Amino acid sequence: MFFNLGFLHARNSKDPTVGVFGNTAHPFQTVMALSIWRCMLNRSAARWHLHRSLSLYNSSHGFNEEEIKNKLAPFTGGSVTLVKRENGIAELCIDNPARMNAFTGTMMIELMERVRDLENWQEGKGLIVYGAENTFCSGSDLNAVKAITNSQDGIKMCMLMQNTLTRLLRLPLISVALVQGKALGGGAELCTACDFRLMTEDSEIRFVHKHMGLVPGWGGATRLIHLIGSRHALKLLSSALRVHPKYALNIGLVDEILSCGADGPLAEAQKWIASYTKGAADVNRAVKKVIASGREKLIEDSLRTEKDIFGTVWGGPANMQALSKGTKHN
Ligand SMILES: CCC(=O)SCCNC(=O)CCNC(=O)[C@H](O)C(C)(C)COP(=O)(O)OP(=O)(O)OC[C@H]1O[C@@H](n2cnc3c(N)ncnc32)[C@H](O)[C@@H]1OP(=O)(O)O
Repeated sequence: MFFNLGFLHARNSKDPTVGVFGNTAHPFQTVMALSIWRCMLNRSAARWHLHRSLSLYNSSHGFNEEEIKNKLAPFTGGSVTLVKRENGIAELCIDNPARMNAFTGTMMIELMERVRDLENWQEGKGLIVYGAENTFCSGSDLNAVKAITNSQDGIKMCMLMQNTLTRLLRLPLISVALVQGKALGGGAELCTACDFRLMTEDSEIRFVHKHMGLVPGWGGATRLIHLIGSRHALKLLSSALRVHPKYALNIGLVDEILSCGADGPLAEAQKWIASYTKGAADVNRAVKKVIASGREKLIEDSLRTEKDIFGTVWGGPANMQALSKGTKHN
């Protein structure tokens, strides 16, 4: 019988019509098999859809990842390091202090690899992105920029960075950019690829692209409009304004100004993120997933994805524990 699937067969049976309930297929058994099969199909379709939607550009858009990686690889220096803590919070460090943490070619490739690593970190709940030696990031390495000035290569680099930063923002982790010192050009774009931004008192975010004869290309303009609206975004891009913490807070670009505690800004950021990442990893990840899908998709698509994600936590361990404890929220 077609619906009497292999996974329901009695272990020793060689007859495909023999199910776990007896020797021949019963209508109830068929309905059960069908419903389990449908459920499995729906779940794997949802997983496939979620995975496929991670990257923006692939070969169907004329994007060849290996080709642009080969172009970027000769521009070396600096690194992007990742530390995954036992509390489920990871720290991603943009580390090239000799060039104010500018992104060399190899750092762009490393960032992509670190983001892929984080996509597979099942215990993860949160992420802090920061720059080495008390400054955030001065954008792309101008040495690399000068060497790849033709627009085709520029567009390929832009596709790679958009893929990476889109995947960063879509991670099932609550992410926060800790902006100390300067976030300039691509550095300003990077900080918009996190869910939240924290600034220290002496820091600034500045979209300097116009002064470079450019516009953002790493997805920063699109994300900025979503964050602060097109009116404020236009002001920031057209004037290359230095955005200081108070102004950033006023226009909703940042979430908090960190007062520098004795333990330093990274420890402050850890404390800040801890209040949003309490509890089981799977529930935290589901919370982030519903928000990530909701902020990008049309409402009907988003509602369907929300339903799929809901299905992953409903009746799960954290849900059952809360029900059995009779949890109250007063
Ligand atoms: C996606 C599009 C983009 O991101 S385009 C790139 C946008 N970024 C820029 O144009 C930043 C240019 N740099 C600056 O404005 C200044 O260097 C800033 C970051 C304000 C720091 O100034 P200041 O504190 O006076 O230090 P400094 O100029 O002496 O810099 C220290 C060393 O770092 C270097 N540096 C800095 N930024 C970059 C960069 N983006 N690419 C390559 N190198 C960079 C400086 O050249 C300087 O190096 P050196 O000590 O002179 O060898």
